[in-house]
Amino acid sequence: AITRRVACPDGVHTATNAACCALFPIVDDIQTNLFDGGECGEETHESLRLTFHDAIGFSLSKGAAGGGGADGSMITFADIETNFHANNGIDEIVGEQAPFIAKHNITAGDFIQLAGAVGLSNCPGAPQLEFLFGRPAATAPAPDLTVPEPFDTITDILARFADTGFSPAEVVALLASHTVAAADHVDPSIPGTPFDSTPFTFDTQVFVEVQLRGTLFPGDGPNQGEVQSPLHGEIRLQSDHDLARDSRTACFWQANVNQQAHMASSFKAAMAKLAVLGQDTSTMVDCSEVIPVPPPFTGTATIPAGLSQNDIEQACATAPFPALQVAPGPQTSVAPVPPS
Ligand code: HEM
Ligand SMILES: [Ca+2]
Ligand SMILES: [Mn+2]
Repeated sequence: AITRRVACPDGVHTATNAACCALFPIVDDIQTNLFDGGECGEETHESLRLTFHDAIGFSLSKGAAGGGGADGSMITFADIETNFHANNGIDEIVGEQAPFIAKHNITAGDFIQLAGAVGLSNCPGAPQLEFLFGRPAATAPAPDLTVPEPFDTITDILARFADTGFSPAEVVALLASHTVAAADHVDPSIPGTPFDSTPFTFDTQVFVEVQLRGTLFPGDGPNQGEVQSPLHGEIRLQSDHDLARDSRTACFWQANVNQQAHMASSFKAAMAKLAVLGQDTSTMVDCSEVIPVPPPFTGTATIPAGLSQNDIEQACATAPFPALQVAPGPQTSVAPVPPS
């Protein structure tokens, strides 16, 4: 089918819906001035985390009292929500994004999801996320305790997600986010410590490395929500560890290993749901075309150098863990993600 495109007033872009034209200058601005020229670095990681912490302020069982979902309340009511324990550190990216919202004609809810999708496009291997445009301004803060903590039980985590409409398979799909991620506050003595050995690449390494036997704490652990990791310089969340081993989620976890296309497409679908939680999509415009196409990832998953397939703690009862090559070289040690 031929889609009619309209010329944008900037004389440069065309769009399938004229409403999307307003987004191109915002995308250019944040690529240059928020994401340091298009990096999959700290601000990209923090912006992706923020899409989740804003959106998950939602509840099917509690209605409006459970929060407005992906409505920008994390920024509009930052004085309240950034103080919640699970949002520790989110104030940094809230502070960095706020001036862009003030400068451009866009709501905080739209901006948070736009920035998350644009930032992720800088990570090789990532899917091009959907972006629907048209969230109204938030009217109230989300209540406390909507954001899962790394020390929560899998039963509690799955229940919290179920109350926002996500299945266990979708929860695991969303955790692909932790392939481009680091922790600043789980062990404050080692800020920027990644969850996998490739925090600038949206690959399947996190699903491999969380399945390895934990042998060390990278800093002064154990800290609350932290369990042992397999690599120097890498930190492991108790929640990721348990999701990889619990019978309700282990096979979904393992199914991502070295399955780049499956990981990317299931993450994209789950993110499309997350990004519009609590929103009326019938009044929104599909502006996915403004999201840049991410560079591909063409490598394969590996067992980190110095370890072997025997270090995998197989947990899925119905399928063997995929046989992977061991990366060559000396024992892997992971460098921190530099602060911006
Ligand atoms: C069971 C659910 C989850 C738990 C318990 C959890 C917990 C955490 C924790 C404790 C951190 C470290 C924060 C810090 O110390 O700086 C973190 C980082 C991160 N999380 Fe999650 N998370 C969950 C799900 C998600 C989801 C669904 C997304 C996005 C779709 C996400 C995206 C991220 C990202 C990108 C970071 C890295 C931020 C950075 O590098 O600065 N997380 N998460
Ligand atoms: Ca990675
Ligand atoms: Mn960080």
